[in-house]
Amino acid sequence: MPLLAATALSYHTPDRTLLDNVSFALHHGQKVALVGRSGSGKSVLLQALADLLPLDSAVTDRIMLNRNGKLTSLSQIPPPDYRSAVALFHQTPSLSDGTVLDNLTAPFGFKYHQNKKFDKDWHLQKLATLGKNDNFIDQSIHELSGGERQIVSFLRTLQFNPTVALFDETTSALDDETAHLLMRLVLDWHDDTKALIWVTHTPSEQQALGADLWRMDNGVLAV
Ligand SMILES: Nc1ncnc2c1ncn2[C@@H]1O[C@H](COP(=O)(O)OP(=O)(O)OP(=O)(O)O)[C@@H](O)[C@H]1O
Repeated sequence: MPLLAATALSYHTPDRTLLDNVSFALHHGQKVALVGRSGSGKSVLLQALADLLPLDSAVTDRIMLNRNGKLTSLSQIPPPDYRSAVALFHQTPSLSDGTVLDNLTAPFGFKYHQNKKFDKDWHLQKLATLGKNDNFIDQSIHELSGGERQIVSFLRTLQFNPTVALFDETTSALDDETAHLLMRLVLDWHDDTKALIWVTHTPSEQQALGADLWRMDNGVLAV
């Protein structure tokens, strides 16, 4: 049974078809590199899977998440539960004013996470593997490079251990070394119970991730 699946998923704007009959099954442990020309609909697909498009229930019934061994349609899952299971990472993360620590702890202010405990040691250990010392956590967000901002964004979401992670060209503006460090962080999170889709224009990223290749062409997905 897949972890995340779509069956004949279509999405139209008044003048265009952006997703055309998209079907796939993403399995536990699977890693996918999603490629395709600019404008082919890769981001739209990820937004749909992350429940960020204004989809009606006829459409959200076509996206299914495996919840405790039962395939359940998106329309039947409370949005906070779905969004904590399926996380979307953007190319340009949106972070708030304040320090790295402020941003990492901010989600604990939401009702959904308020009973969870922030684990500073987990973050410091991850940061150490990325070559960042303990002072990094007290730095102002405004002092960070694009790659460092992406590190904060990854840690902020991965600390809640999503089941499916969707990466929308998250490393395209970064140098190779930073991109590979971020990939290491992702591979560290990933295991046989998780799955990921990684949108990229860089063939070497597919190899580095050991990912299957899916291709998007004009709203049509070939898996
Ligand atoms: N949320 C949205 N609502 C409506 N149309 C959108 C939305 N997001 C993107 N589009 C449009 O859908 C088409 C496909 O865009 P999309 O961003 O998915 O392409 P892409 O394959 O991710 O391209 P790139 O590789 O350049 O990022 C474009 O014409 C874009 O303008």
